[in-house]
Amino acid sequence: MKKITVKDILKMKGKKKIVMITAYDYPFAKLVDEAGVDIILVGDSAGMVVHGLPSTIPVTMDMMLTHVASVARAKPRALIVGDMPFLSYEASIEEAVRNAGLMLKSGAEAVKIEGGSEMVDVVKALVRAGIPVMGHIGLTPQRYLLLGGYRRRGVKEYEAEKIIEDAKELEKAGAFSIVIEFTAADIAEEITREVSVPTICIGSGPYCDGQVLVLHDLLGIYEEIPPFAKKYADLRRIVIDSVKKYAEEVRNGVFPERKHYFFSKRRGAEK
Ligand SMILES: Nc1nc(=O)c2c([nH]1)NC[C@@H]1CN(c3ccc(C(=O)N[C@@H](CCC(=O)O)C(=O)O)cc3)CN21
Ligand SMILES: CC(C)C(=O)C(=O)O
Ligand SMILES: [Mg+2]
Repeated sequence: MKKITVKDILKMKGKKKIVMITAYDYPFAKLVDEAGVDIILVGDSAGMVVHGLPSTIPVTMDMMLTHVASVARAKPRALIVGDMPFLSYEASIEEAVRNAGLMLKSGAEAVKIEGGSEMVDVVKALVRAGIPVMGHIGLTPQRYLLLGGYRRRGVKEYEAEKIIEDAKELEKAGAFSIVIEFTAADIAEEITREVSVPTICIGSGPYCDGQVLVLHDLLGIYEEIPPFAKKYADLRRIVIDSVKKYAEEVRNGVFPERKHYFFSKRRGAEK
């Protein structure tokens, strides 16, 4: 099937729901692509769900580039979006362009940056450099210290106004889509109605052009999942049970079985 491009995602608005999911490595990129998702987000959530870090703040460009390259080797049909980690795009426009460029060189086909109106200059510079940009507003986890935690957004009027303004500014700056995280559903709906680019929501209700979830939450690998995540499987159980079975079979001599080993010529190299 034909590779999904930024243009294809733009065309899906109002026609077909966009399915985005995170993946951080080659095998899972293969699997989620085979399942038919539209966008693979190589999220900085990797820091938490793969590296065991307490937040996304310590995630580095080097970590992200390794994950992006690993996902890209799966050659997915889905669009690959690289999540720009904290401090890779805020200090200066020059740094933002250089770091976003490195994402593309590692195999990303677009980048995502957190922030609204304050990021307009950065978005414009990236687009000018030929780098497609996905915005990310509402709850922006890289600013949880400033926001006072992973709290719901857009309940109070001034906050709702700011988030709507952020979306409009990002659209104007050239973002090709916007993630809206943990924001009141009616505000996400209004944004979806008022901007021409697709909105992709997480914890912000059903009235968006698409949805995104963290793969390890959905599969039941990560323990502390956000209230808005849905667990579609219990992979923790499957992994624990499988490894327990293996350990048991090693300990009681059931594994390895005859088909798992061979002999030398002394024994006539019997199969
Ligand atoms: N595994 C994982 N999944 C995610 O969706 C995710 C991450 N990690 N890391 C980055 C951010 C952080 N996210 C989170 C994490 C926790 C809550 C949370 O538990 N919030 C409060 C609710 C507070 C309120 O209602 O205002 C809670 O106590 O449930 C929300 C979003 C979403 N993102
Ligand atoms: C939850 C999504 C939007 C994200 O930014 C991530 O996985 O890092
Ligand atoms: Mg992220």
